[in-house]
Amino acid sequence: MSDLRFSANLGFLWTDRSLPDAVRAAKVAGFEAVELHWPYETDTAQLKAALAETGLPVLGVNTLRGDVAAGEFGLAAVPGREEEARRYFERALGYAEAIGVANIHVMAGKSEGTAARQCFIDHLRWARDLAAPKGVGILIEPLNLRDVPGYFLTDCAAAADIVADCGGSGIRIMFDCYHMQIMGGDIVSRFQRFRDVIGHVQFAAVPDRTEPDHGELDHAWLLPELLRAGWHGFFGAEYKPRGKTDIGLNWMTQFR
Ligand SMILES: O=C(O)[C@H](O)C(=O)CO
Ligand SMILES: [Mg+2]
Repeated sequence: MSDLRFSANLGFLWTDRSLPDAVRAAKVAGFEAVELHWPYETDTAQLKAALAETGLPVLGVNTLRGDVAAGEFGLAAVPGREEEARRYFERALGYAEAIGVANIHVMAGKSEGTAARQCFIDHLRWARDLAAPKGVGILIEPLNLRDVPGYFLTDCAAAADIVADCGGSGIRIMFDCYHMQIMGGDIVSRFQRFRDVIGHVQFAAVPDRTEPDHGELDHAWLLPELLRAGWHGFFGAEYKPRGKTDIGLNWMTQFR
Protein backbone atom coordinates (compact mmCIF):
# COMPACT_ATOMS: atom_id res chain seq x y z
CA MET A 1 0.00 0.00 0.00
CA SER A 2 1.24 3.56 -0.67
CA ASP A 3 1.40 6.27 1.99
CA LEU A 4 -2.37 6.06 2.28
CA ARG A 5 -3.59 4.05 5.23
CA PHE A 6 -7.16 2.80 5.09
CA SER A 7 -9.61 2.08 7.87
CA ALA A 8 -12.57 -0.23 7.20
CA ASN A 9 -15.87 1.15 8.44
CA LEU A 10 -17.54 -2.00 9.74
CA GLY A 11 -20.87 -0.24 10.07
CA PHE A 12 -21.09 -0.70 6.29
CA LEU A 13 -18.45 -3.28 5.27
CA TRP A 14 -18.85 -7.03 5.89
CA THR A 15 -22.18 -6.54 7.62
CA ASP A 16 -23.09 -10.14 6.68
CA ARG A 17 -20.54 -11.37 9.25
CA SER A 18 -20.21 -11.07 12.99
CA LEU A 19 -18.22 -8.01 14.01
CA PRO A 20 -15.19 -10.08 15.15
CA ASP A 21 -15.20 -11.85 11.77
CA ALA A 22 -15.56 -8.52 9.97
CA VAL A 23 -12.41 -7.34 11.79
CA ARG A 24 -10.59 -10.43 10.53
CA ALA A 25 -11.84 -9.84 6.98
CA ALA A 26 -10.62 -6.23 7.10
CA LYS A 27 -7.15 -7.43 8.07
CA VAL A 28 -7.04 -9.95 5.23
CA ALA A 29 -8.15 -7.26 2.75
CA GLY A 30 -5.25 -4.99 3.73
CA PHE A 31 -6.98 -2.41 5.93
CA GLU A 32 -4.77 -1.05 8.71
CA ALA A 33 -7.52 0.02 11.11
CA VAL A 34 -11.25 -0.37 11.64
CA GLU A 35 -13.99 2.00 12.74
CA LEU A 36 -17.43 1.05 14.04
CA HIS A 37 -20.87 2.59 14.12
CA TRP A 38 -22.98 1.05 16.89
CA PRO A 39 -21.26 -2.15 18.06
CA TYR A 40 -22.98 -2.29 21.43
CA GLU A 41 -24.70 -5.66 21.02
CA THR A 42 -21.37 -7.36 20.27
CA ASP A 43 -19.67 -9.09 23.16
CA THR A 44 -16.57 -7.05 24.04
CA ALA A 45 -14.41 -10.09 24.87
CA GLN A 46 -14.95 -11.63 21.43
CA LEU A 47 -14.34 -8.33 19.68
CA LYS A 48 -11.23 -7.69 21.75
CA ALA A 49 -9.90 -11.13 20.84
CA ALA A 50 -10.31 -10.40 17.09
CA LEU A 51 -8.62 -7.02 17.52
CA ALA A 52 -5.70 -8.57 19.41
CA GLU A 53 -5.38 -11.32 16.82
CA THR A 54 -5.27 -8.87 13.90
CA GLY A 55 -3.49 -5.97 15.62
CA LEU A 56 -5.95 -3.49 14.07
CA PRO A 57 -6.69 -0.31 16.06
CA VAL A 58 -10.30 0.90 16.41
CA LEU A 59 -10.58 4.54 15.38
CA GLY A 60 -14.13 5.27 16.47
CA VAL A 61 -17.60 4.35 17.67
CA ASN A 62 -20.78 6.43 17.49
CA THR A 63 -23.09 7.40 20.30
CA LEU A 64 -26.57 5.91 19.92
CA ARG A 65 -29.11 7.81 17.84
CA GLY A 66 -32.24 7.46 20.00
CA ASP A 67 -35.50 6.29 18.49
CA VAL A 68 -34.29 5.47 14.97
CA ALA A 69 -37.74 4.31 13.79
CA ALA A 70 -39.05 7.77 14.70
CA GLY A 71 -36.22 9.39 12.70
CA GLU A 72 -33.94 10.39 15.57
CA PHE A 73 -30.27 10.73 14.65
CA GLY A 74 -28.55 11.51 17.93
CA LEU A 75 -29.52 13.58 20.95
CA ALA A 76 -26.52 15.69 21.94
CA ALA A 77 -27.89 18.91 20.41
CA VAL A 78 -31.52 18.25 21.25
CA PRO A 79 -32.71 20.44 24.15
CA GLY A 80 -34.77 18.48 26.66
CA ARG A 81 -32.92 15.19 25.95
CA GLU A 82 -29.77 16.00 27.93
CA GLU A 83 -30.00 13.08 30.37
CA GLU A 84 -30.44 10.49 27.62
CA ALA A 85 -27.59 12.02 25.63
CA ARG A 86 -25.33 11.70 28.66
CA ARG A 87 -26.34 8.06 29.18
CA TYR A 88 -25.56 7.34 25.52
CA PHE A 89 -22.17 8.93 25.87
CA GLU A 90 -21.37 7.00 29.06
CA ARG A 91 -22.33 3.79 27.27
CA ALA A 92 -20.05 4.64 24.34
CA LEU A 93 -17.20 5.49 26.69
CA GLY A 94 -17.60 2.26 28.65
CA TYR A 95 -17.51 0.26 25.41
CA ALA A 96 -14.56 2.29 24.12
CA GLU A 97 -12.60 1.56 27.28
CA ALA A 98 -13.47 -2.14 27.15
CA ILE A 99 -12.14 -2.74 23.62
CA GLY A 100 -9.77 0.23 23.19
CA VAL A 101 -11.19 2.94 20.90
CA ALA A 102 -9.47 6.19 19.92
CA ASN A 103 -12.55 8.42 19.46
CA ILE A 104 -16.25 8.69 20.13
CA HIS A 105 -18.35 10.34 17.44
CA VAL A 106 -20.99 12.31 19.34
CA MET A 107 -24.12 12.41 17.21
CA ALA A 108 -25.81 15.79 17.40
CA GLY A 109 -29.32 14.93 16.25
CA LYS A 110 -32.02 16.90 14.50
CA SER A 111 -32.48 20.41 15.83
CA GLU A 112 -31.61 24.02 15.07
CA GLY A 113 -31.08 27.40 16.67
CA THR A 114 -29.10 28.88 19.52
CA ALA A 115 -30.59 26.71 22.28
CA ALA A 116 -29.60 23.58 20.34
CA ARG A 117 -26.10 24.93 19.79
CA GLN A 118 -25.67 25.69 23.50
CA CYS A 119 -27.02 22.26 24.40
CA PHE A 120 -24.46 20.65 22.05
CA ILE A 121 -21.59 22.71 23.46
CA ASP A 122 -22.53 21.91 27.07
CA HIS A 123 -22.72 18.23 26.22
CA LEU A 124 -19.43 18.22 24.32
CA ARG A 125 -17.55 19.96 27.12
CA TRP A 126 -18.92 17.48 29.65
CA ALA A 127 -18.14 14.51 27.35
CA ARG A 128 -14.63 15.71 26.55
CA ASP A 129 -13.82 16.21 30.24
CA LEU A 130 -14.99 12.67 30.97
CA ALA A 131 -13.21 11.06 28.03
CA ALA A 132 -9.89 12.93 27.95
CA PRO A 133 -8.43 11.41 31.14
CA LYS A 134 -9.13 7.98 29.62
CA GLY A 135 -7.28 8.87 26.42
CA VAL A 136 -10.45 8.96 24.27
CA GLY A 137 -11.10 11.87 21.89
CA ILE A 138 -14.40 13.33 20.67
CA LEU A 139 -15.42 13.70 17.03
CA ILE A 140 -18.30 15.71 15.60
CA GLU A 141 -19.35 15.20 11.99
CA PRO A 142 -21.16 17.54 9.60
CA LEU A 143 -23.68 15.39 7.67
CA ASN A 144 -25.47 16.18 4.44
CA LEU A 145 -29.08 17.30 4.59
CA ARG A 146 -30.22 15.09 1.72
CA ASP A 147 -29.55 11.91 3.72
CA VAL A 148 -30.39 13.34 7.13
CA PRO A 149 -32.90 16.18 6.77
CA GLY A 150 -32.95 18.42 9.82
CA TYR A 151 -29.54 17.35 11.17
CA PHE A 152 -28.05 19.99 13.41
CA LEU A 153 -24.45 19.93 12.10
CA THR A 154 -24.00 20.24 8.34
CA ASP A 155 -21.08 22.56 7.86
CA CYS A 156 -17.36 22.57 8.72
CA ALA A 157 -17.26 26.26 9.63
CA ALA A 158 -20.03 25.77 12.18
CA ALA A 159 -18.28 22.66 13.52
CA ALA A 160 -14.97 24.56 13.85
CA ASP A 161 -16.73 27.36 15.76
CA ILE A 162 -18.21 24.80 18.12
CA VAL A 163 -14.80 23.21 18.70
CA ALA A 164 -13.40 26.69 19.48
CA ASP A 165 -16.28 27.48 21.84
CA CYS A 166 -15.55 24.22 23.66
CA GLY A 167 -12.01 25.45 24.30
CA GLY A 168 -10.28 23.81 21.35
CA SER A 169 -8.82 20.67 22.87
CA GLY A 170 -10.10 17.08 22.82
CA ILE A 171 -12.77 17.65 20.14
CA ARG A 172 -12.16 17.36 16.39
CA ILE A 173 -14.16 17.28 13.16
CA MET A 174 -14.83 14.07 11.25
CA PHE A 175 -14.35 15.27 7.67
CA ASP A 176 -16.39 12.93 5.48
CA CYS A 177 -15.68 13.71 1.82
CA TYR A 178 -19.02 12.15 0.85
CA HIS A 179 -21.01 14.61 2.97
CA MET A 180 -18.72 17.51 2.07
CA GLN A 181 -19.21 16.96 -1.65
CA ILE A 182 -22.99 16.93 -1.32
CA MET A 183 -22.93 20.04 0.89
CA GLY A 184 -21.05 22.22 -1.59
CA GLY A 185 -17.89 20.41 -2.75
CA ASP A 186 -14.58 22.31 -2.93
CA ILE A 187 -13.28 19.51 -0.74
CA VAL A 188 -9.53 20.15 -0.80
CA SER A 189 -9.73 23.84 0.03
CA ARG A 190 -12.25 23.14 2.75
CA PHE A 191 -9.93 20.48 4.14
CA GLN A 192 -7.02 22.96 4.10
CA ARG A 193 -9.09 25.65 5.81
CA PHE A 194 -10.08 23.40 8.68
CA ARG A 195 -7.05 21.09 8.75
CA ASP A 196 -6.07 22.01 12.32
CA VAL A 197 -9.39 20.87 13.73
CA ILE A 198 -9.89 17.75 11.60
CA GLY A 199 -9.51 14.48 13.48
CA HIS A 200 -10.60 11.88 10.96
CA VAL A 201 -11.30 11.64 7.20
CA GLN A 202 -13.85 9.37 5.49
CA PHE A 203 -14.87 8.78 1.88
CA ALA A 204 -17.33 7.05 -0.46
CA ALA A 205 -18.58 7.50 -4.01
CA VAL A 206 -20.94 10.41 -4.59
CA PRO A 207 -23.86 10.35 -5.11
CA ASP A 208 -24.63 6.69 -4.39
CA ARG A 209 -22.30 6.09 -1.41
CA THR A 210 -20.96 2.83 -2.83
CA GLU A 211 -17.39 1.80 -3.73
CA PRO A 212 -15.09 4.79 -4.47
CA ASP A 213 -14.44 3.69 -8.04
CA HIS A 214 -16.92 5.89 -9.93
CA GLY A 215 -19.09 8.97 -9.51
CA GLU A 216 -18.39 12.65 -8.90
CA LEU A 217 -15.19 12.20 -6.88
CA ASP A 218 -11.91 10.94 -8.35
CA HIS A 219 -10.47 9.29 -5.26
CA ALA A 220 -7.22 8.39 -7.04
CA TRP A 221 -6.58 12.13 -7.17
CA LEU A 222 -8.43 13.32 -4.06
CA LEU A 223 -6.95 11.12 -1.35
CA PRO A 224 -3.26 11.70 -2.23
CA GLU A 225 -4.12 15.40 -2.53
CA LEU A 226 -5.41 15.40 1.05
CA LEU A 227 -2.08 13.87 2.11
CA ARG A 228 -0.30 16.68 0.30
CA ALA A 229 -2.60 19.12 2.11
CA GLY A 230 -1.30 17.83 5.42
CA TRP A 231 -3.41 14.83 6.40
CA HIS A 232 -1.36 12.17 8.22
CA GLY A 233 -4.13 9.96 9.54
CA PHE A 234 -6.21 7.09 8.20
CA PHE A 235 -8.82 7.33 5.45
CA GLY A 236 -12.05 5.71 6.59
CA ALA A 237 -13.76 3.66 3.85
CA GLU A 238 -17.36 4.37 4.82
CA TYR A 239 -19.28 3.14 1.80
CA LYS A 240 -22.14 0.72 1.20
CA PRO A 241 -20.89 -2.10 -1.04
CA ARG A 242 -22.93 -2.73 -4.19
CA GLY A 243 -22.74 -6.48 -3.46
CA LYS A 244 -20.46 -8.62 -1.32
CA THR A 245 -17.78 -6.48 0.31
CA ASP A 246 -14.87 -8.63 -0.92
CA ILE A 247 -16.00 -8.42 -4.54
CA GLY A 248 -15.96 -4.63 -4.46
CA LEU A 249 -12.44 -4.12 -3.08
CA ASN A 250 -10.71 -3.52 -6.43
CA TRP A 251 -10.66 0.24 -5.78
CA MET A 252 -7.81 -0.42 -3.32
CA THR A 253 -5.46 -1.61 -6.03
CA GLN A 254 -5.10 1.88 -7.51
CA PHE A 255 -3.36 2.96 -4.28
CA ARG A 256 -0.89 0.05 -4.13
O1 LIG B 1 -23.03 8.58 8.12
C1 LIG B 1 -21.90 8.98 8.42
O2 LIG B 1 -21.19 9.57 7.63
C2 LIG B 1 -21.32 8.75 9.77
O3 LIG B 1 -19.92 8.77 9.75
C3 LIG B 1 -21.90 8.04 10.83
O4 LIG B 1 -21.15 7.57 11.64
C4 LIG B 1 -23.36 7.87 11.04
O5 LIG B 1 -24.14 8.77 10.42
MG1 LIG C 1 -19.12 9.63 7.92
